[in-house]
Amino acid sequence: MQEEWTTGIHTYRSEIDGIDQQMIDYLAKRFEAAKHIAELKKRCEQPVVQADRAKEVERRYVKRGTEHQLGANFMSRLYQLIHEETCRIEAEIIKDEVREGHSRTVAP
Ligand SMILES: C=C(O[C@@H]1C=C(C(=O)O)C=C[C@H]1O)C(=O)O
Repeated sequence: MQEEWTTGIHTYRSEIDGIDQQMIDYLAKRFEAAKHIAELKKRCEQPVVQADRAKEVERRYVKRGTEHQLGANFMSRLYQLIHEETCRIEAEIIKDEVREGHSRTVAP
């Protein structure tokens, strides 16, 4: 029994660790894409938060989650958390705050 536990837990935890790494890498990629969108919004004077688009993406999260038996409430909250952080990152870029070694160009 002890051997079954040791082998089993190691196998599944390794699987979880690998999946977590991939999720974080993908999340970082998503934020990178949003940074490009922020630059575009800045140049084109568009607002950070685009409610219609956010609603559409949230619906997609819930739909995709449902296909994998994941709770709708969980999927909504997951997207809302990601959306909030995405908007925070975008807002920083649009405000042109200190980033990547560049100093602020607009007085606070
Ligand atoms: C990334 C964007 O900016 C915001 C963030 C979104 C997201 O993280 O899914 C969706 C809409 C916007 O509120 C966008 O406009 O596409």
